Order: sequence, then C-alpha cells, then structure tokens
Amino acid sequence: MTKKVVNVAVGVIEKQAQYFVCKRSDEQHQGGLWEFPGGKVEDNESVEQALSRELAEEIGIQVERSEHLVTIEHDYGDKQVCLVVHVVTAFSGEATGLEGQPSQWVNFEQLKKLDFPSANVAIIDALATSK
Ligand SMILES: Nc1nc2c([nH]c(=O)n2[C@@H]2O[C@H](COP(=O)(O)OP(=O)(O)OP(=O)(O)O)[C@@H](O)[C@H]2O)c(=O)[nH]1
Ligand SMILES: [Mg+2]
Repeated sequence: MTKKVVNVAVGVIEKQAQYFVCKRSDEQHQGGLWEFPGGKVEDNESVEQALSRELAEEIGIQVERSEHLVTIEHDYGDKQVCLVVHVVTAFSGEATGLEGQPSQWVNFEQLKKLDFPSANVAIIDALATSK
C-alpha cells in the first residue's frame, strides 16, 4: 500500500553563524524533539509560500532571502514526510516562539548535539557540507 506523503516546508534560520530552533510540543508528531520551524505545504501554495507563511505564523519573521538546501523523504512508519529545506539568510522581525514553544539560537556545534527527529540527520549533514 502506498502511503500519502506529507510535504513540509522547513526553514533553517541562519544569522551570524547561529541557528534558530524550536521544541515540538509533546502532543505533536515527533513531540518533545527540537525542530527547524516550518509546516505542511497546503494544496494551493508553493513550498516558498508555505515557508513564508509558516515562519510568520510560528516565529514572527518575514523571509527576505532563502535558498534550497536539501529535500528529504523519510518514512516514520506512522507517517511519511517529504521535507523541503531552505536556509533563510535574510529576514525581518525578531524570531520568537509565537505558539508558546521553547526556542533558542545555537551555534553549529550545539546544533549537532540536539535531539531532532531522525529525518533531520540529513539536514545537519547537508548543512555541514554547505559550510
Ligand atoms: N517543522 C518541522 N517538521 C519536521 C522536522 N523534521 C521532521 O521530521 N518534521 C516532520 O514534518 C511534519 C510536519 O511538520 P509540522 O508538524 O511542523 O507541520 P505544521 O506546522 O503544519 O503542524 P500542524 O499539523 O500542527 O498544523 C511532522 O510530521 C514532523 O514530525 C523539522 O525539522 N521541522
Ligand atoms: Mg510546524
């Protein structure tokens, strides 16, 4: 049986060699783990539109420049996702967890030590390669 793939726009927010990450709530899929902010791409929008919308909703920033980093297909067993990851290198506003989620800016060494969903291993690898 083929499962429905959920397309997700994910933003790696980068500023002065620091990265902005949020903690997923316990009730969410892959709850309690750190994440790069983002969310599901709706039927009527492009990945870039979804990225801008989700980052405005979740962390209150307006994307000014972003570039594609990597696209990852991952099967969690209970859910199959396709993460389309962009690095956001210019934005306005100040990143904050608008939905009450814990958040922090970390450098790359700290980023590597955080607990992320397993699909994110490939994001960290791609970031390391792009540096
Ligand atoms: N945002 C985000 N989602 C991720 C990451 N890694 C990863 O596997 N995912 C998965 O991508 C899927 C969709 O992301 P999401 O839960 O943020 O979607 P959303 O903001 O639209 O949430 P909602 O369903 O509460 O409205 C989840 O199954 C989540 O586990 C990540 O780094 N960031
Ligand atoms: Mg989300």
